[in-house]
Amino acid sequence: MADDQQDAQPVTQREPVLTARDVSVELGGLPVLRGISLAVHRGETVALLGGNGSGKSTLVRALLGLTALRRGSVRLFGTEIGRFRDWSKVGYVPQRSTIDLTRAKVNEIVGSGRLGHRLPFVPPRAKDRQVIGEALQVVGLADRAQAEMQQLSGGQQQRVLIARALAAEPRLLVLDEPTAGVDLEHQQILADVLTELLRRGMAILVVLHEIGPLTPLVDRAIVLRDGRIVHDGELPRSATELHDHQRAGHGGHEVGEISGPSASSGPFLPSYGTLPPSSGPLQPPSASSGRSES
Ligand SMILES: Nc1ncnc2c1ncn2[C@@H]1O[C@H](COP(=O)(O)OP(=O)(O)OP(=O)(O)O)[C@@H](O)[C@H]1O
Repeated sequence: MADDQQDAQPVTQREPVLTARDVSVELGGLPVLRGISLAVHRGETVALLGGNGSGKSTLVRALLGLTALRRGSVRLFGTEIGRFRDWSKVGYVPQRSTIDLTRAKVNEIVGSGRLGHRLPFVPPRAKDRQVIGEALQVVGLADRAQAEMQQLSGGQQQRVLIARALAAEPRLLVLDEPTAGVDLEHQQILADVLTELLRRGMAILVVLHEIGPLTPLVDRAIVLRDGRIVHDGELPRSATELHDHQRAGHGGHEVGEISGPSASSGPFLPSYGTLPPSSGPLQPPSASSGRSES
């Protein structure tokens, strides 16, 4: 993945890349999101947690302009979402079950992540091909570029979608359950890739069921219940604590307030100030290329 201008800047400017104020959504005439306010900042990872049906995927879709708002507003990179055009800054990895790309080839899918950088009807330039190749290497699928999606395992398909998002070189990456169906080894690889991208200043919003290897990346957790934020603060330390948040509805700060990056991330969450200096392009994980899982 090639550096761009933003990569040269230290991750000190914590400007919001995504803000939502009082967002409500109805689906099928029923309220699904109720008065959601949140912010995600540059260089920050926010985990979105909550039980089945609490509204996580709907919130992600609303934040990306894929679902109409009943009330409230969303801003991306300071621009109200209705006027936002710079979609190459945004990468989105949907829940795997929501897409059907069975006949598409791996390199075509990853290549579609470059569309925001390319001119229409012009073949991919060397830079595009390089970025696509690097993205596939990073997720350990360089040797499967010509395969059709239906020839891959569920976890491999998920990694193709992650590669597509990486190829777009976004500044905000939104992932909806990226670890579902991905084995522990490849969850760890994903964690390593995301760590490098965070160090370069990317912001990440990630829906998770289980935190697992992504735990050290998470600065802040937002917990949903019945379409409301019931916690916005430190990552719950256990399933029990998460359950308590969901039951009691207490927050890391007053719920509904626009949140900032947490000053302290708790004992097991390292500060980004401690990450090593840049080592250039993302390195593919050496031991794991091309392995299949799930
Ligand atoms: N198109 C739709 N029409 C009506 N209701 C919907 C629609 N899509 C989702 N819902 C409802 O909205 C609620 C929130 O769904 P959503 O998929 O956002 O939850 P989630 O937290 O992502 O769940 P999961 O963890 O199971 O993926 C659920 O009650 C769901 O049934």
